[in-house]
Amino acid sequence: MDAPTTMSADDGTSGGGPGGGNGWFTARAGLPGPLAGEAARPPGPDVREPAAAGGREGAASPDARLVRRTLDEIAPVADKVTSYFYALLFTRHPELRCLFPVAMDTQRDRLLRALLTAAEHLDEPEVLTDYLGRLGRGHRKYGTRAAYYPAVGEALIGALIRYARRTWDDATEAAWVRTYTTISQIMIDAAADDERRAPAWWHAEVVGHERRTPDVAVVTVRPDQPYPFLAGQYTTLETPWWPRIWRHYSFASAPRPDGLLTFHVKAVPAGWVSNALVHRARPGDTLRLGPPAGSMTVDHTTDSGLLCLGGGTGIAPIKALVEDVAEHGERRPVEVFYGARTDHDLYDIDTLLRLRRSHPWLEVRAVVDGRTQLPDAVREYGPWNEYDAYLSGPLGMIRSGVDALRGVGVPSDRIRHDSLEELVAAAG
Ligand SMILES: NC(=O)C1=CN([C@@H]2O[C@H](COP(=O)(O)OP(=O)(O)OC[C@H]3O[C@@H](n4cnc5c(N)ncnc54)[C@H](O)[C@@H]3O)[C@@H](O)[C@H]2O)C=CC1
Repeated sequence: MDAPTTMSADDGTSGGGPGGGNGWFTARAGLPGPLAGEAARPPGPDVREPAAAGGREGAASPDARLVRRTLDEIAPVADKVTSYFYALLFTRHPELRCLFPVAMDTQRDRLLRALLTAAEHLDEPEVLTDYLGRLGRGHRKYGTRAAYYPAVGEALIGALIRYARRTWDDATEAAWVRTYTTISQIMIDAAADDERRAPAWWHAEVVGHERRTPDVAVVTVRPDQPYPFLAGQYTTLETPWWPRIWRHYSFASAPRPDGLLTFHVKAVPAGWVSNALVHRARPGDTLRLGPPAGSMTVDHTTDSGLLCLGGGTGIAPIKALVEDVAEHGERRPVEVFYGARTDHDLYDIDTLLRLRRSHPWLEVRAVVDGRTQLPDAVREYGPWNEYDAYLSGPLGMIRSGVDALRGVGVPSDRIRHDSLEELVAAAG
């Protein structure tokens, strides 16, 4: 849903379905219900920026138009639709309640976002398959089963019928049934396929916990079985203290021979998981990890330079990318801009400077908030037209960073970052 930039969207959402209790989806349907408390951050499927609204509507299929009409009607009451959807789901199927976190706060808007995603891409099978496939695989860790999808679909349709009264008719209902059936089947198939290859989750023991600032910890874990991933990706993580609440964290290192994984965690106000990881987790504790996701990875088929902007703990995947380039023995230029609010917040600068000493192709520049902010700094250097750009950090930094990069001539298809949608929900 966002630009041609790279995004991920493993959000556990989904939306969808028809329902109505007519047995439509009995065979397959089901929007994946956001069966879990995952705050989004980084990203899942690479979602592309939607085309301009006018153009999209013009070329839309009849189903896509009907689905979009419903979405437009419910948009102003999204909160009510979401509440009603869960009320229906849990009333009719109390056995599904245990799949969700006790507190549903972070879960609440995920369904609507998934609906929008599905609607936006209904006519783009490739994007839809990629996005929903990722959702389907990502839902395995919640204990989602194919048999749950009809219940989710029925609740969804029930909620739509109630809140899209003005535009709801037989044709609309039929369009939603088809849409939901498609969506759920893609997710079910992707999950079944993934089951043959990978566990639904990994247990991981904390083996290192280092406080770098009062709020930031570097946490190292040992998964109970091999955990394949690529530098630049992220995972979801659940602590024993907040069951079924999952948060996204990027891998802070490229894959290591000893199989250990490292994360940079900043405790944010009211962030249950982040506070537990920074202030409570100790070596010996066991966490759970979901599958790796995200496509902010290095293309090793080219020798373009890498322009990397890392803000705060967003430096974690940037460091992994630098290690990845180093391990591939490439001598392509890598320019890292590391932004922080104060000198003290540059908690990983020593590591980056150490890497710079070993690798002549690497340049590292610290940008502490003051006269300029991180995105402005790239304008003072360059030219960047031969570089692939990678951004990681707070949402505002990504947004202004993308603007700054486009402004200095970096094409959109060479700018990569995790999904903005996920970043919005990342905290916690
Ligand atoms: N821990 C991880 O693995 C990862 C974390 N992230 C995200 O990175 C963020 C890190 O948060 P903090 O460390 O608190 O960062 P922060 O809020 O201290 O910001 C870091 C730097 O980013 C720049 N920045 C911030 N807001 C900006 C804006 N509106 N416009 C331009 N520049 C801006 C500034 O230079 C600032 O000093 C979180 O949102 C987190 O979700 C992203 C990827 C990986």
